[in-house]
Amino acid sequence: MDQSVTRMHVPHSHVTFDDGIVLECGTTLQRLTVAYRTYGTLNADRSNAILVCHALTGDQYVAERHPVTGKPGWWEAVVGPGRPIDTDRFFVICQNVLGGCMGSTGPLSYRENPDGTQTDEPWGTDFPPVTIRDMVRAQKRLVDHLGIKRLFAVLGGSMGGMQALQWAALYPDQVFAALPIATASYHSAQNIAFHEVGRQAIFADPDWRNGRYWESGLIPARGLAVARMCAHITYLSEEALTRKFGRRLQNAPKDSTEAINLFGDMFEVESYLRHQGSAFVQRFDANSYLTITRAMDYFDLAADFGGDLAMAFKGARTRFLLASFTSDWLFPTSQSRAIARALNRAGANVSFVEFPTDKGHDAFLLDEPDFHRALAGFLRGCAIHAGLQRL
Ligand SMILES: CC(=O)SCCNC(=O)CCNC(=O)[C@H](O)C(C)(C)COP(=O)(O)OP(=O)(O)OC[C@H]1O[C@@H](n2cnc3c(N)ncnc32)[C@H](O)[C@@H]1OP(=O)(O)O
Ligand SMILES: N[C@@H](CCO)C(=O)O
Repeated sequence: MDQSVTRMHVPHSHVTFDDGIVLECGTTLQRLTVAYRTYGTLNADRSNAILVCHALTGDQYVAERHPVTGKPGWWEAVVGPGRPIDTDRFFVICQNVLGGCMGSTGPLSYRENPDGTQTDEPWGTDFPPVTIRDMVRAQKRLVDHLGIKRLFAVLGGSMGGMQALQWAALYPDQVFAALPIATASYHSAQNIAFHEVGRQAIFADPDWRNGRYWESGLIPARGLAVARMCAHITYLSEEALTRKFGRRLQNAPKDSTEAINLFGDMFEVESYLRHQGSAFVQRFDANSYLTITRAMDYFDLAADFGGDLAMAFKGARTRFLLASFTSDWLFPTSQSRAIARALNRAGANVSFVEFPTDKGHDAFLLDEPDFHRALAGFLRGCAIHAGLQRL
C-alpha cells in the first residue's frame, strides 16, 4: 500500500477569498480557498444554477475523470448532457467542501499565523473544527462570486443531503428547490459510533504521529484504510454483500503481494474490503477524514430551534424532494420521513419518495433508474414552476 504523503491537490478551478471566513467555532480563517467544478452553461439571467453537494469522501469532480484516481466522476450517470441533471439545461456547480482535501481550505492547507501570513506547514490536526453550516456558508461565498442570486436547486446525498437541508434553512430565499437524498436532519448515535471507530483506527496507526505525518513522509495509510473498510460496510447492505460475494473464497493470485490471510484462504468479501481501503488512501487525507466526519457528527439541524425541526423551515417557499432507499440502514427512510413531516408542519411544498433497492446507502451513487427518473421529473417540474429561461 502506497504510504507516500497526500499532497494538496492543485485544483483545476478555484477562487480564494482574502477576507476569509469566521467559523462557527469562533476561529477566523484569514483566507478561504474554494475548489470547484462547473458543468453546462449559466443562462442570461443566471437562474438555472444547480449546486450539487458531495458526500463524506466525495469531491468536486462529479462528472469527469478523477484527476488522482483516473476513475469516472462519482455521479457521471446523473450529471451530464441529457442526464437526469441535464447540463444542456442546467448549470451545475460542485465545490470541494471546506475541510476537504481536493483543493479547498482544509487540514492540508498551509496554516496561517495569527496575523494572516502563511507558513509552509500544513494545518494538520490544528485545523479548526468546521460544521456543515460552515461548509454551506463557504459555498454561498462561491455562489455569490458567480453572480447567482438564487439557486434553482441544491441537492446531494448523505452529507450532501445535510448540506442541502442546511442551505434551505439558512438561505430560504436563495433556494428554489432542495433535494436532500439518503440523508437525515441529525447524525445518529450509531453513525457517530461508526465514525469514532474509523477515527480510532487512524490514531492507532504507527504512522499517525499526532497528525503531523508529513514530517515522516508516510501517511497513516493502514489506519485510514481500516476506517474506510468499516465505513464502506455501512454504505452497502447484507443482501448486496451476499449477492456480490457470499461465502466464496478468493483465488488469491500466486504472486499476490497482499499479506496472505494468516487464517488460511481469504474470502472474496475480505479481499474486496481491502481493495476499497487501499484505493481510498490514494485519494483521501487522514486529517480531512477526521475533520469531515466530525462535521457530520455535530450536525443536528433542529438543535438551534429547540429541537423542533419544523421551525428550521417555517414559512419556507423552497420546494423539496426527499429521496431515500429502502435498504439504507445508515440513513434509514424513517429519517427522510421525519424530515418530510417537519416540512409539512412548516407548510413547505414537499414530495417524499423511497426507492426499493437492496444496494444500501450507496444506492444514490449507483444505477437506480427509478431514482434517476424521479430526479429528472422533479427538476423538469420545478423548471416549469420557476419559469426557467431556456438557454
Ligand atoms: C457521493 C460522494 O460524494 S462519494 C463517492 C466517492 N467515490 C467513491 O467512494 C469511490 C469508491 N466507492 C465505490 O467504489 C463505491 O462502492 C461506489 C458506490 C462508488 C461504486 O460501487 P460499485 O460500482 O458497486 O463498485 P463496487 O463497490 O462493487 O467496487 C468495485 C471495485 O471493487 C473491486 N472488487 C470487486 N470484488 C473484489 C474482490 N473480491 N477483491 C478485490 N477487489 C474487488 C473491483 O475490481 C472494482 O475495483 P475498482 O473500484 O478499482 O474498479
Ligand atoms: N460512499 C460515499 C457516501 C457515504 O455517505 C462516500 O464515501 O462519501
